[in-house]
Amino acid sequence: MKTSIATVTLSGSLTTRLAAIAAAGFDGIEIFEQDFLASDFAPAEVGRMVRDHGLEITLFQPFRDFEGLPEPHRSRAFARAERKFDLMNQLGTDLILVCSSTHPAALGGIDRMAADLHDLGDLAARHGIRIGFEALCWGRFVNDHRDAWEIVRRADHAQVGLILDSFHTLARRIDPDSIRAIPGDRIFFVQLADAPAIDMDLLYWSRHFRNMPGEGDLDVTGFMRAVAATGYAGPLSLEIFNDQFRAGLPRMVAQDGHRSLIALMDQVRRQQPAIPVALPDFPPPAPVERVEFVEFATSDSEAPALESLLSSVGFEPSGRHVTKPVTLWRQGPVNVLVNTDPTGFAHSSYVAHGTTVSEIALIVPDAQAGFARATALLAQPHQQDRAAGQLAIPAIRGVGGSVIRFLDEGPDLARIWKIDFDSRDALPGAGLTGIDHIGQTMAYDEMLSWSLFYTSIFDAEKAPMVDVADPDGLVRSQAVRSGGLRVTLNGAETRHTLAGRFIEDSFGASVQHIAFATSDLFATAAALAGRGFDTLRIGANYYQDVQARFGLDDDLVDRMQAASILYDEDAQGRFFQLYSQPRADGFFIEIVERRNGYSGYGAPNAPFRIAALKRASRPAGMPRR
Ligand SMILES: O=C(O)c1ccc(O)c(O)c1
Ligand SMILES: [Mg+2]
Repeated sequence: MKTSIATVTLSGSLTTRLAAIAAAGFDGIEIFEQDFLASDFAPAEVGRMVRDHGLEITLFQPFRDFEGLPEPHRSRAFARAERKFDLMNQLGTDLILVCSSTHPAALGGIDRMAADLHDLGDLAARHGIRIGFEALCWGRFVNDHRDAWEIVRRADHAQVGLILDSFHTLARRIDPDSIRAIPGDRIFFVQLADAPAIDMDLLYWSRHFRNMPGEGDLDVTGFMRAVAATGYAGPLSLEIFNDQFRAGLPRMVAQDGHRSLIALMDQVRRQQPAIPVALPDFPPPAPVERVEFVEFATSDSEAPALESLLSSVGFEPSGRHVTKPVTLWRQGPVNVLVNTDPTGFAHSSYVAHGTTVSEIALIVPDAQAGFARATALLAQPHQQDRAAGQLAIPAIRGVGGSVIRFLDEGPDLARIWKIDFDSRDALPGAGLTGIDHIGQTMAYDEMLSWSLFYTSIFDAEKAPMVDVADPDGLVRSQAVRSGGLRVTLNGAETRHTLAGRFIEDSFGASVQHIAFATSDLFATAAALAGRGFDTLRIGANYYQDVQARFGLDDDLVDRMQAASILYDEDAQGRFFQLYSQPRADGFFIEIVERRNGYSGYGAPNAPFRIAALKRASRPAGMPRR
């Protein structure tokens, strides 16, 4: 698989972009003409810089408003093209993208346009250049790849071929299977982009909202299945116009891009095994079975506050790590580790973030396979020193530098609690039955990246993104679920929101809340009351509204209000949730009960819950300690 990315996708100087693209593992770049014009390098120098990075220039683009013009515009367009062919010779690239015309003087006419491309092919041949014709979905007369292909076919010139761009095809809801009728050797180049499903002007949507395959809602996989079926074997190139990426960290955006292409082509080969895909073999995505433990990194001085929170939720100290200062807290099947090691990874997490969730351990069907897939998808492996006889648990780095461990029910890894820990069986505590979801708070700019991380590594689905109103700004929330793992990614755009303040206080993205599951929240709430659990109080206004909205009976509403339990329902079932007061650093605990397959996260309650959390937390501007 030959991969490429357009310079427009990234931010920074040309040199910065090239370094980021090379570091991410791409084979080539599309040079967007504006990016070249804005640089101070001579064309030959740019060509040399690209090749010095081990890259090639796969495409020069765009050449606009060419086909179907009357004179004198037509001659001007040919003269302009010849100047660009000279430039391309100096850059060292032989393919130019001609995008369909939006020129006000353009006449259209399929044979006129085909004849223009044929003549351009003659001119290009003299310069050793090939022409690729692309239908912009807002083109005046050509806005559909099927029409662009018909023009290329009629141009009937060896130097003239078709360029496909998934955005233009999918944005117009053109059936991608129509690509299967095009000969693969007549497709000169393929550009890929996804986009969120938003109903808006096509040009504006394309220029600002494209994102990496898998990050949006378009069927880029269906598009690529069709392209692969034609036998096309040229570059797969990301052409992503996105305001966030253009202001983002080029290395991170480039790495996400490469990850998205690997994930995309892996999906294509699994869905269409008869058609070969040039990608090294690695294991298929698997669903997570459950979260086996979460580990907090803290210090001797901060551990007591954390442990009293755990104890108030029903956990009991149930064992110790055999060599490290790590305490195991248990209740029912739920395990939480508290690590006060003054050295090593946990300590660096603590130093970086304060008391924080430093590790999440997942049970997957096959830990080694999960790890192999994650690293094939460019996850960073995490290695740690361990004493002789202790288990080597494969691990990768996740959100905010935290660690995700892969465990399975195999003979070795299942014995973690016997070999690495001196542990006792759990007591029932307050009746918690598992970890329902983990809320990770991050800057809004990081959300697409981490949702791609989870959805590409695991067999996972994302829910539609929801906007949550914080009293001081907007927070977006994206839930991702893989089997028994649910994470909610909360992205803050301003530092005034509860999420934004948490990012500031914890120095970057990390877990802001853990939601435990119970099968009877009312019984759990009663058990917690006896343990000094500091419930987040919800006001009477909320209960009047919830009763009116759902027509709940008085007794249920009274019991909910007495325990500060929030309520939601969907087409399947009912949902009850309860929150703790926030810690000084903004971390909090949630406990939920899902009845009959309710699948959401109580999003309609989020504004009230956030307002209550904010009232309960320190005023803005006050120091943390
Ligand atoms: O937004 C544009 O004008 C534009 C230009 C070139 C492309 O390849 C494209 O897909 C869009
Ligand atoms: Mg394009």
